[in-house]
Amino acid sequence: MTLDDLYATILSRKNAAPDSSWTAQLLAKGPEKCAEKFGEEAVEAIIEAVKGDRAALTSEAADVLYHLLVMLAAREVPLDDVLAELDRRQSQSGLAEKASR
Ligand SMILES: N=c1c2ncn([C@@H]3O[C@H](COP(=O)(O)OP(=O)(O)OP(=O)(O)O)[C@@H](O)[C@H]3O)c2ncn1[C@@H]1O[C@H](COP(=O)(O)O)[C@@H](O)[C@H]1O
Repeated sequence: MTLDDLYATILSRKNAAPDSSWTAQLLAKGPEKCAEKFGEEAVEAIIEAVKGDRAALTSEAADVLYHLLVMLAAREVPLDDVLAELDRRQSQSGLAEKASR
């Protein structure tokens, strides 16, 4: 399973009947609800990270990634755009590294 695959599945749920899947149901509630769910899952992951429960953090991190992708899909932000932004930052940090040598 890659994030690309999961994002494609989530996008396919945008036009599905809300009662056909959890994702379709969440997307049908709108971008604000998707953002709220992402926030809840992020807080749950923070709590497990602070507690140091690695198994629980792993599970919550999966929830965070899933709900991040749902939130992006709800606002029609392509995952590729986010990855491109990370690439841009990586190449910038490479330049900064070279400049400081
Ligand atoms: N990765 C996930 C995934 N992670 C979390 N969740 C769901 O997100 C929900 C969040 O958990 P909560 O405890 O907050 O749920 P809840 O308490 O029932 O919800 P609320 O009452 O708070 O609204 C759970 O019902 C989980 O099933 C996910 N639902 C689907 N996927 C994947 O998304 C794809 C599409 O799934 P379907 O929508 O089921 O077709 C598939 O690849 C799935 O594996």
